[in-house]
Amino acid sequence: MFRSTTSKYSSNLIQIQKQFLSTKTHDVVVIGGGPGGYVAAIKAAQLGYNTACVEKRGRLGGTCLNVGCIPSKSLLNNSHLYQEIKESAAKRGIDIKGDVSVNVQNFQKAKDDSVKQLTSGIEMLFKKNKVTYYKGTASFKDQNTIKVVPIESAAEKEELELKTEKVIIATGSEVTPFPGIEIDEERIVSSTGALSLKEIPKRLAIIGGGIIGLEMGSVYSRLGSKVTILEFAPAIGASMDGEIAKTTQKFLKKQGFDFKLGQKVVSAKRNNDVVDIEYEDVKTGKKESLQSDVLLVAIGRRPYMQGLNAEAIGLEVDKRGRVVIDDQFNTKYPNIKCIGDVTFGPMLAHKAEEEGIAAAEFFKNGHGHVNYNNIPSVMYSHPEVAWVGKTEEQLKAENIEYKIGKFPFIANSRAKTNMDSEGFVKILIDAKTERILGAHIIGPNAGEMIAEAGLALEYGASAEDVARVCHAHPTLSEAFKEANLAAFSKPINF
Ligand SMILES: Cc1cc2nc3c(=O)[nH]c(=O)nc-3n(C[C@H](O)[C@H](O)[C@H](O)COP(=O)(O)OP(=O)(O)OC[C@H]3O[C@@H](n4cnc5c(N)ncnc54)[C@H](O)[C@@H]3O)c2cc1C
Ligand SMILES: NC(=O)c1ccc[n+]([C@@H]2O[C@H](COP(=O)([O-])OP(=O)(O)OC[C@H]3O[C@@H](n4cnc5c(N)ncnc54)[C@H](O)[C@@H]3O)[C@@H](O)[C@H]2O)c1
Repeated sequence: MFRSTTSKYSSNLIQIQKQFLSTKTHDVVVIGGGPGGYVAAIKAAQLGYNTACVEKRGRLGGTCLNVGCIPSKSLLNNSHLYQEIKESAAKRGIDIKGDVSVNVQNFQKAKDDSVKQLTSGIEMLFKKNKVTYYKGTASFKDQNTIKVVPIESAAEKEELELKTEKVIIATGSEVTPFPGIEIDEERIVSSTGALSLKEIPKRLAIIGGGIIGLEMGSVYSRLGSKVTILEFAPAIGASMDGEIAKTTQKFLKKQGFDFKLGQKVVSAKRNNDVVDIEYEDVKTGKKESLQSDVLLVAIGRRPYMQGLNAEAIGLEVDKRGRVVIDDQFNTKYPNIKCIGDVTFGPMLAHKAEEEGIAAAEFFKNGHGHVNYNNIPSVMYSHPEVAWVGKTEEQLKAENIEYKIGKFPFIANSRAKTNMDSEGFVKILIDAKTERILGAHIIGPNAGEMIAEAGLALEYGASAEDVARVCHAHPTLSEAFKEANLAAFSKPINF
């Protein structure tokens, strides 16, 4: 009797000890280590919170650093360089002796090296800012308790329980599946598979003429693939200004893209080393088919919450699966905020980052700031496409009277000198106040130049305010100044 009581007692003690050992306490726990989550965690720690971040991928940086922004930009930059060397070296007076060719293995290695450096850089930032990093899958037990199941490479081998005052959910997004089309990441790929193809396909078909379709299409078109875009809508470029989207299409067509717009894909099946695709015209119903060596499915992304056990606390989601939040990122619980791709707004890394900072600041100070009218978009094709603020279509829909200022890069001295002068800057201003409402750039380095438009928009600048700022010569940004000049007066150089 005595013995059995002791053993019951000691086993309870072990249980309690185990429970005690596996429980950690934090002020803030961030779930997800992508651009939203890792930035939120660093900011929360900088604001004095004892902060932890739980990430199940094994590497920090989320979609963006691992299978998104960063690897795609490496492939875009290096494929652009390859094309430049091949096609424009001679006209620049550079003679290449012998063949110029792509070494696919090293091309991929260059991408992997950049990703590795940047993702491990975040681990160092966590150490520097004293953010505790748990490698594992986080799930809700209750409003203040997060269970962490460690992944294989985690330091902790046992399940953990995190007791926390505050939580920031930043679990991101995943590829939207196309019903009936099975992704094998070999012949039928998502963006993730497209980033790691082992050989250059002769033919690459892409469902979706949005940002991923056009960026990945650019990579492989430059490397020699025949790219065909199958797009449901009558135009490409998702949310681009209509005129800019048309110009983008014109430039990409010149680079060899084939566009099949207003087409609905009915089926796609792998047949050994080819993919058979059937599609029909949205208006006429006319059926056609095509064969491709690789098919990329890029019809958007959707919020990701698998394994989070959000049901346990009854988190609300809308019809599109986005976590419902208020204007301070609060879910129905004021101690649980949610940011990034898993909630409302554009699915962009810099939007997630801004929200990460604002969410931490709301917790600490009761205020934070994200201006959703001023989130830039960049498509890293060549020429690049970048925009911020309103499109012409939006201004028309909102009955806002506007004036347009345009300036072509062909009249910009730096673009001419660089032998890279396709495209233009387009500024949209309020017809009466001349305040800048939108900026749309298709041209070299558009993605860098759009930052100036963002600053102008944030501070409520008029076109004249920008035009009166001295811009260095010769720079591409002079085209931005001239477009502003054109919006309220006349340009000088065109
Ligand atoms: C091919 C491609 C190219 C892109 N290029 C750009 C670009 O150039 N510029 C740009 O602004 N945006 C780009 N994006 C979009 C960008 O990647 C996303 O908007 C951004 O990553 C969103 O950040 P996030 O922190 O909300 O989510 P994510 O980056 O998706 O991070 C969420 C993280 O949470 C982790 N997680 C999820 N659930 C759990 C859980 N229960 N426990 C622990 N961890 C969990 C996931 O493993 C993931 O690492 C691109 C996307 C793709 C696919
Ligand atoms: N440079 C960048 O900032 C960058 C780069 C890549 C991805 N992203 C982000 O990742 C997200 C996903 O990108 P994406 O290109 O997959 O989505 P997207 O929303 O940009 O484009 C999807 C395209 O697919 C089309 N489409 C949808 N269903 C279709 C169907 N059944 N058949 C044919 N076409 C169909 C849509 O009309 C749209 O043009 C976007 O939100 C984007 O912002 C950003």
